Amino acid sequence: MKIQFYKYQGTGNDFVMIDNRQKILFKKDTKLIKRLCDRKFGIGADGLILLENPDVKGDDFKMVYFNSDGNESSMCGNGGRCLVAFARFLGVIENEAVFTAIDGPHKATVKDGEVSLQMQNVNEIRKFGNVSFLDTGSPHHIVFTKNVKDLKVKEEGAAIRYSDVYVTNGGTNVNFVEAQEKDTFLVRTYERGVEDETLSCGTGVTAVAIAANATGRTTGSTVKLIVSGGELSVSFEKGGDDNYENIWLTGPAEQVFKGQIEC
Ligand SMILES: N[C@@H](CCC[C@H](N)C(=O)O)C(=O)O
Repeated sequence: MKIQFYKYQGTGNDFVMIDNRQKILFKKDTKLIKRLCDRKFGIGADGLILLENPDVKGDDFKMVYFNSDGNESSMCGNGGRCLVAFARFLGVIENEAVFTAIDGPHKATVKDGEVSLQMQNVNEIRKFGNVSFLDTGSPHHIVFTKNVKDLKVKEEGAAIRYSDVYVTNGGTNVNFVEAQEKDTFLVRTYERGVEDETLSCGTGVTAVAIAANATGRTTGSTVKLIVSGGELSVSFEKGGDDNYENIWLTGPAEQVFKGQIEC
């Protein structure tokens, strides 16, 4: 059987997209999804996303996300932004979307090639000196440090992700962060489920922006994040202590190619 696929990228975080409204792909086929994401034996991507018919009345579509290891995982911010661009390409939406992902409902808007995605509210941030931990739809361990450009992110990220604190708790993504000019941070991320550094992570930079604000490293409510694959911005409203709402992740999302693959 041949499957029609589309390849998208958002600041270098890349995804295979499949229009699964006709249920052409069986969700639990971990081996197949892993092969489709393989950069040598398949299409190559950090993850695979299915656009499905909505379960929720009023939604435009449903998002189902898998990491490149073939397993369904928690929310993917860049993937969500790319899926909105894909939904627009398919004619499912125009410039606004409402959809549900594993972490709940999301709104999104498209303007001038940029997709803005509303993320879930954050109500808890754990802070320990230069380290923070929070969940923005996916779990993120954040280390504020220096010389981020020279770090061995794969090795250092894996050491934290597989440490006793996380290994029995489902793991975590790990972000290494360095303050730049005002309200701007350089971020490199090790992603769980890819088990490597990716060029960008949307839930990761969202977590970084909020942690930077919550720990007094920025006072801005719009934060610029420089990642290896480009730039993203995160805006939010601060409620009470460690409560952040109306969180929006914004950046580019584009289709890079399409094709058919034998499955
Ligand atoms: N690249 C993503 C994060 C995807 C999920 C992550 N790998 C996990 O399993 O927690 C993003 O843009 O948010």
